[in-house]
Amino acid sequence: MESILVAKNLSKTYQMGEVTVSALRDVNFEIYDGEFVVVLGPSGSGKSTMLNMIGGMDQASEGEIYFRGKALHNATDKTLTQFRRNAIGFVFQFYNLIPNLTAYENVKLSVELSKDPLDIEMVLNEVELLDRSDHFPSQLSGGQQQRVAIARAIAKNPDILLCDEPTGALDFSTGLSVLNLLKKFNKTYKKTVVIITHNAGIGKIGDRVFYIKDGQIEKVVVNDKPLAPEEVTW
Ligand SMILES: Nc1ncnc2c1ncn2[C@@H]1O[C@H](COP(=O)(O)OP(=O)(O)OP(=O)(O)O)[C@@H](O)[C@H]1O
Repeated sequence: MESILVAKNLSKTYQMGEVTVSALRDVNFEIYDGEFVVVLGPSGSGKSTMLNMIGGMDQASEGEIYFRGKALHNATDKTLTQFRRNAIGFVFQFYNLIPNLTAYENVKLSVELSKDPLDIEMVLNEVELLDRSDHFPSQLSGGQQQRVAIARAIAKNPDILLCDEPTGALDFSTGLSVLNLLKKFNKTYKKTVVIITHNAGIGKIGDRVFYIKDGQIEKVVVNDKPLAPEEVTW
């Protein structure tokens, strides 16, 4: 399988006055094109820091990171902006929709600068919200807002969908439908999905699970038979 992202000896430290916090310590990993990766770890283990490095939102203190062979660790701001715009779709725990834009407009705004976006109505239909296109976020349930947020990320037609606790604010069955959508995107478009979570049950749906602890990858587990979201509980 072809690598889409490679990290070598990646470290991230934050200087807080006299104290140095090591959020990531000498981490090595590879993510393959089209796979579904779950990054599992407790609070404070470094998951978000890792996601920020993968998504080009923050730069490492040390080490190297490559997207399709192109270095991100020493890239200019302009290159990183292009990378985020075209290669990455983000899904956050609390949706981050723009409140005074409708569902349709939220998606439209995100694709405006994309190179090769998908049809907005088609994507809203895929997340089963076409009939809610003209509704504002405050008129939608949490699960529906998250589906708009997923539509917004998918419509950019990114290479990698990065999801930070995408089910964290949702009840179980709503969370399930969100995970099903992410799986569908992964399978239908053969796109890479990376989910970070502290929820061990979700690990079972991934092709691989990265267990992260104290800023390091403790182990990587390959699921020979990843489960469907309906088959797991959390
Ligand atoms: N901007 C920052 N400044 C200082 N320390 C930070 C910053 N961001 C993260 N850290 C520290 O880095 C470590 C890893 O944090 P990170 O947010 O990556 O963990 P996490 O696994 O995503 O946690 P959570 O599940 O609670 O979101 C923590 O000790 C955290 O306090």
